[in-house]
Amino acid sequence: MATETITSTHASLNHESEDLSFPTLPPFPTNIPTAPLLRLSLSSLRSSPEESNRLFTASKELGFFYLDLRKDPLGEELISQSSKFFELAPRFYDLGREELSKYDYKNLGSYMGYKGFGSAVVDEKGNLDRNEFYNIPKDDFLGLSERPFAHPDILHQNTDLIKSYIHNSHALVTLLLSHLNSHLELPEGTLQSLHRLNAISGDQIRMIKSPPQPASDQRTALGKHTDFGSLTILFNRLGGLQILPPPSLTPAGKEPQWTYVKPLRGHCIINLGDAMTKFTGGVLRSNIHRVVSPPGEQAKETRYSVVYFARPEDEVILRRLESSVIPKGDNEGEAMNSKEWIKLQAMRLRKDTTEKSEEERKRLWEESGRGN
Ligand SMILES: O=C(O)CCC(=O)C(=O)O
Ligand SMILES: [Fe+2]
Repeated sequence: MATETITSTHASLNHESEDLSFPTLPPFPTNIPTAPLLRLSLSSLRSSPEESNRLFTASKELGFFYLDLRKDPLGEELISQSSKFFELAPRFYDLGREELSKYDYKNLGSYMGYKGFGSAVVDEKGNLDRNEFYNIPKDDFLGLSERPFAHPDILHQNTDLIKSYIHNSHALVTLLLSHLNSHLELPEGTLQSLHRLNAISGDQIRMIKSPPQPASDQRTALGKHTDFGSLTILFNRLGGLQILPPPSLTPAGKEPQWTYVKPLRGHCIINLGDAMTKFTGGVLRSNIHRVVSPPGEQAKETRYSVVYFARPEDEVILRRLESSVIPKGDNEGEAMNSKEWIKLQAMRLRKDTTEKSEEERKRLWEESGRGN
């Protein structure tokens, strides 16, 4: 609805009365606009057709929603296991950038493993990112990879947590896909059959670290992008994530504005990736987002995120599926398989930026296709 406003303040956020802040962290400011993601509940989703309808609406309109995981056995496990990753992350990054750079597999053409701090261009000025992250491949930890990558010992010491987190995240993804499958009127099990746990895919857990930035020099930590895969399960505790709402959710006559997504305790943020847009000829939305410095007092803290990216199986061709809800179209000419697509997109953002001049970095930004 063009006349509806996208932003709301904390006080009006879904008429929130519970305290969903994180007790050990400075609070998210109350006086800045936040994106009104629909707040769904996992336990309601299991039994309520209305909740399932809201899931479909959120997936079409914004491509982002909150999922309350509390009071659901799978949800509670995800909450407690994601907390364990928040405990693991600082210890993991204590290994140091030099040690972790041994696990950067960019030169082998892979986006798995470590991405160094300041190694990607985040804007048209050629500025570099302010985060480091580590991609933990599902297939290596489930024993599916023919040639697994080497990973730091600390990850192997946490194999049980990693495996269980993959299983649980994948179970949540499968549940969400089954709801979308029904609303899309696809033959039973279609989307789920493109995302089987034991099939080779680019699924990964990502732990991201962004240290505090100097007050006088705060820049984008993670450049604007859409996720490439199918569904993303995101846990963050400090603000910093922003979305650029679509024109359809922006007040008439106004330009869309980058808007913070406020983290909520007991909830994850789910967003849809490009594969879902491709499967549905644009019925489902993969929305652009980025990470900037956390707002207010939160800017003084180190920000971590724990993310599960679900991707279609490697061999799946990314083209629109057939159903009465999906418009017919002719995008098949450019269709490629999921493995090729994910690699192309991920590596686009991972070009080597060391020793590059400002001009070269600006060109890398243009080539990444994110300038418009
Ligand atoms: O850290 C966040 O809140 C978002 C991270 C993200 O968008 C990504 O890793 O793709
Ligand atoms: Fe993302």
